[in-house]
Amino acid sequence: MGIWILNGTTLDASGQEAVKHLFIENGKIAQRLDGQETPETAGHEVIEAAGKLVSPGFIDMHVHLREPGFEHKETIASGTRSAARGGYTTIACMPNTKPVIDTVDTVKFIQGKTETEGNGVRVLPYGCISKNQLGRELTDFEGLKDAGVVAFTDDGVGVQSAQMMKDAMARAAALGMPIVAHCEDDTMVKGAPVSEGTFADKHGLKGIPNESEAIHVGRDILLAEATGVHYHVCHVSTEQSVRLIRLGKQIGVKVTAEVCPHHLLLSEEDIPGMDANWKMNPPLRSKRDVEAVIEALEDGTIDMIVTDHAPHSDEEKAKGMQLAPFGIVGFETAFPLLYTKFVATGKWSLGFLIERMTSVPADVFGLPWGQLEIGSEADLTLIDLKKEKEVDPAEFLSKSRNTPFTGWKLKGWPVLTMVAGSVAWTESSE
Ligand SMILES: NC(=O)N[C@@H](CC(=O)O)C(=O)O
Ligand SMILES: [Zn+2]
Ligand SMILES: [Zn+2]
Repeated sequence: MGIWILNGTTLDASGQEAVKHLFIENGKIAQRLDGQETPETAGHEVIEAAGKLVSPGFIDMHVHLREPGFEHKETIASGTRSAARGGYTTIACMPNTKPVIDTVDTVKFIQGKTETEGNGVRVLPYGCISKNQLGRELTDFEGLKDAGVVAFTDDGVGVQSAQMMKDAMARAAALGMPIVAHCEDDTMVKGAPVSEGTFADKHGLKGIPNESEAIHVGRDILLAEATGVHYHVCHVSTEQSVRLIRLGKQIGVKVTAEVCPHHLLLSEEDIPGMDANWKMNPPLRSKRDVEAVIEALEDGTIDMIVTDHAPHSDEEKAKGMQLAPFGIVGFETAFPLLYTKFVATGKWSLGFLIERMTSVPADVFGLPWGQLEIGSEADLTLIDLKKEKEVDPAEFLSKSRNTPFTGWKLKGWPVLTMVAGSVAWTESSE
């Protein structure tokens, strides 16, 4: 038995919308018929998708699932459910767990849990660059690669030593693996909870300067040039980083980059008060930085959109702006936020947004997903672009509710998520 998805709206390579019927067999897209044709559905399951967008499943290359070690914030089970509800079919999980993902055994643990509790969502573990993420000694890159990590990163902290980063890049380049970098110079941050700027000034807080990020970006582009590695910059938030990445691309360095919805939508001036749901790393920056990252995404300097889904418990966030941990959840609001604020307003085409959440991350990391061609894995998301709803953290499937977007009225909510032809989540099953 196969599955027919009938009358859904799909986008072609040039972003044109067309009504199609998709037939899924053995987990793959087996046929695509034009909307005028009448498929033979007898004996098959039918999903009616009239009025819905059928998008390739979203791919999120930057997420925190918190297991092992921080199961009160999130688990592989809750995180993948939350991801599926957001329309994500493939997610790459960061290694800042407890223990960190710096051994083959921990990689195997993530893979095993995903198999049994991952709700069908594809979870790609990252391996650490340094043992325990301490920046002192490199991990076993060969072993971690063989175990199946997607790339190397110490996300959560910056690699402070330039020489260690260069050594890491040389090893990764030899293995054909990317280095993915959280860019932050610790000597410039010193306990500041928010960006330098009007909010920090008003509340008498220390500010995180833009250069603390951009100095690593610049350093690492030079090191990537020297080593030939594929260097990917995490959560770009500043105008200065954008300028350096643009230059890196111009001179032929293999540098790619990601941006998060919150850095595209919010500036430090929007922070309403001492509410730690507005505290994340990198912090919300100035309006000028927001404009720069938007422009960089539009001109291709920044390649893709990721959530940096970073769940923390209510208790942890209640510690206040200075003491609460950095991070906000992202899966369940990413697409409606971006669709409502950039596509429904006419600034971006729908195809532009979808590509940055599907085919672009797949191309950049050499993954076989992110499109709906005949023969591709049936990883897809049905989205009701007209459905309007307020963001209500109480209904998140994530274990955590730390979002600054509470109460935002948004359009474009996923209604069904399928991975390899199996339904991972549907609105109707909630
Ligand atoms: N982004 C965040 O604010 N927090 C992340 C760490 C990280 O992505 O650097 C976390 O693990 O909580
Ligand atoms: Zn980070
Ligand atoms: Zn992160």
